[in-house]
Amino acid sequence: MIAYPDALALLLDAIRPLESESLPLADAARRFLAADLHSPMALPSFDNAAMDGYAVRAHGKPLPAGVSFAVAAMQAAGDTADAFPQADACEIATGARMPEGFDTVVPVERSERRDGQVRFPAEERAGQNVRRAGSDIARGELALARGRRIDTAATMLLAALGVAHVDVVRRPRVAVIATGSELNATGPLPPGGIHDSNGPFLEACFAHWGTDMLTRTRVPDVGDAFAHAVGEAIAARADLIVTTGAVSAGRFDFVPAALASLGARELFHKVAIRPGKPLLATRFDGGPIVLALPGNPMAVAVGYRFFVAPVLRAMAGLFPERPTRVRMAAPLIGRDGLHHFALGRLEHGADGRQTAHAADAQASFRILPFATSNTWLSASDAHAEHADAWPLDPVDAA
Ligand SMILES: Nc1nc2c(c(=O)[nH]1)N[C@H]1C(S)=C(S)[C@@H](COP(=O)(O)OP(=O)(O)OC[C@H]3O[C@@H](n4cnc5c(N)ncnc54)[C@H](O)[C@@H]3O)O[C@H]1N2
Ligand code: MOO
Repeated sequence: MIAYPDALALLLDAIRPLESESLPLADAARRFLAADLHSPMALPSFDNAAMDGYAVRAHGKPLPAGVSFAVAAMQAAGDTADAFPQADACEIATGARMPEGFDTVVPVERSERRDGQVRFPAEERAGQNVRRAGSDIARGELALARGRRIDTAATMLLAALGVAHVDVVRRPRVAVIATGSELNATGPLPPGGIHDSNGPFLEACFAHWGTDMLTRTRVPDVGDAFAHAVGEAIAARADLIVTTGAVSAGRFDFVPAALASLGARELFHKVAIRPGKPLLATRFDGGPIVLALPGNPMAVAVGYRFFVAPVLRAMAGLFPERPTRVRMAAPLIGRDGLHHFALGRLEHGADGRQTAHAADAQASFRILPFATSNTWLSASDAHAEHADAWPLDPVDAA
């Protein structure tokens, strides 16, 4: 049986970053930048006032308390005048361009205005309250690095830089196929039936990550519905097909044989992990990667978090995720030779250090511990005093 790091390496070796496309900024939200973006302009692009008040020429020397000036000009935000050679003081608004030669702004609250004169009762520092051109970002400076998600902060920066279109990685095309004759949608269940939770879970995961969801289908364990669904996904040029169930050792576990008969080449089947051991990874030449996850809900959760998410990262051109090393409140118990994944909570101990508590009574069919945890934990040691912690959702990973 293949070890988890080796399985992951084989899988990632089969992935290339997806092509890029140029999108209007608003449509690029939540996408990944395809290339480093260097600033096309300086921000601010001109020296401007940081306060409403009076611009004066201090020439590098403090303004003594009690000094007064004639106010001979007014500069509002958006005004275009760049020099008032006759004026010693200029009324100025926040964001307004500093007229040439003016180097200091005294806020209106620290001034006394009488007719055409302004007086500053206290001493004022030379050069204060001026926002220099390029002091946020210089022209040509790296603004956002390749692989950066266009989050709201990135959108603010790009908008300020006047970037209209961005080169982003196209979204992966994904299909989900849940197998199982026992599966039903919401509503009353027939005897022996269960609600399909893996399909909606994966659909939500892919929506949250940001994929182009081609189809989500539910197929019984008999007949050719599975082969048909795989064929449709290939025809729709899926990059990734994720299936759940029918991948272990039972009579109805038809997925490995069905994929092989469709021409998929096996990368690995069965990984030394728990839960999720029967996982199968295959690929179609010139076509999609198929990750066939075992049907138990926590095998699907682990399969998404530790196999699918690394694939999504690689497709986006991101580096592999790095977990945080944490101390366990009590040793995480696993089985020798298996890499184990567990749910838990990260809490700050009395000493201020972060400590992980594994959730009670975890089992691969139990969903409640997933819904009450705030972290994934992993360890390859059967009696782990320390573990790797991973954000519950890969979207939250650095
Ligand atoms: N003799 C063996 N039996 C089992 C083995 C084994 O190695 N030898 N492995 C166990 C492990 S570990 C897992 S995990 C499961 C995986 O089995 P399959 O991938 O074949 O999955 P199914 O049998 O189809 O389903 C397992 C379980 O999950 C429920 N399920 C399936 N799909 C969904 C869905 N969409 N939503 C909610 N729940 C689902 C299904 O009803 C079963 O209870 O096999 C063990 N057995
Ligand atoms: O994937 Mo199975 O637990 O290991 O349920």
